Amino acid sequence: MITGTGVVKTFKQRGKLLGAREVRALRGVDFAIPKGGAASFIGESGCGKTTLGRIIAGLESYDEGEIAIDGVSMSALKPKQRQPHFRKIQMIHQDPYSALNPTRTIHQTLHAPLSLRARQTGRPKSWIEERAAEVLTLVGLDPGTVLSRYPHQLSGGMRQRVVIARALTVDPEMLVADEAVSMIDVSLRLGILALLKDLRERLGVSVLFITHDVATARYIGDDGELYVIYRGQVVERGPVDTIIADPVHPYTQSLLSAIPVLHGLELPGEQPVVPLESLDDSRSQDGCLFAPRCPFRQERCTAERPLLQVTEGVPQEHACFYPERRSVIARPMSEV
Ligand SMILES: Nc1ncnc2c1ncn2[C@@H]1O[C@H](COP(=O)(O)OP(=O)(O)OP(=O)(O)O)[C@@H](O)[C@H]1O
Repeated sequence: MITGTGVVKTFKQRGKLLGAREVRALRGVDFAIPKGGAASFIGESGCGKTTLGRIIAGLESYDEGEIAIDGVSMSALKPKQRQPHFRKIQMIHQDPYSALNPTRTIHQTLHAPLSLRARQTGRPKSWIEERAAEVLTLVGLDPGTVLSRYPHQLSGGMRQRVVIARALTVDPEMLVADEAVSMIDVSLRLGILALLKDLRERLGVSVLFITHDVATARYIGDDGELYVIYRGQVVERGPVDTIIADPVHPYTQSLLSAIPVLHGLELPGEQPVVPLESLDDSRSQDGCLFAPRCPFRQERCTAERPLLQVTEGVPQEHACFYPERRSVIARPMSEV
């Protein structure tokens, strides 16, 4: 189980025109991803999804809050002591082209982490070859064909499978798939998603999807949890199918209205929606972060920040003072 409590991350950015400024990438995020479970972080570009994924995988530091892996608090450990814990979480990046060393064969790529593991666990050299063939088979590749090849001799989909095979060499507990299919040919995407789903079922590895596409989030299965992130804050959280069928937060509603199966879902507000680019995240803002773009905003929304909460009659957690507004666009699941 991987949990996060009140995770805060601020980046200092330096621009030629604007000088130094702070970007609040995460503003106190809580999450819990159970062993063998599935979760998706969804939100538009710049909302903080990748930063959160990198923090979970131990690739980025955080300023405040707590990350715990199987009940062990990471803040209490020195960086070197954290390594074996974070090794349980492997990240699959969106670009399988740059993730693999072009001068190494697939055999060499898999050999390095496997020989380290063999040394750590006192396994014989023969185990390295056996395990290399095993992880390739697990990801649907034929070891006899692939081991001697270089990355450029493989398709994008095959390269991503090799990246996943390399992640499996350390027997991870969780795979963090950051837009893992966005740079792959459309015809091969479903195969990679099916593979991640299959690994979850067969190996019990949990999968965290980072995506801006709710259809991808839904693919992980109806037991998956969806985290809708807006400007560094989780604004809605709950079972993926519940949220898709009945989104509460106006931001989730606008995100879902962009997916093809939900087209025609107009937000019935009268107030103009401000584009995200015009909002300045370096300045503090009172009230709901979505208020400047929200067609339903009321006076209270600009004065007070709603936190993630459960209210009567609403099955998912939401950070909106007026969840009843959702009834305007709620749809039965059969229509989704
Ligand atoms: N290393 C960094 N240095 C400075 N700012 C950063 C850094 N990494 C991320 N940011 C900023 O933090 C914010 C969140 O970025 P992040 O990449 O986590 O968003 P995202 O939702 O994953 O976006 P995308 O879908 O485009 O990858 C953005 O404003 C981004 O510019």
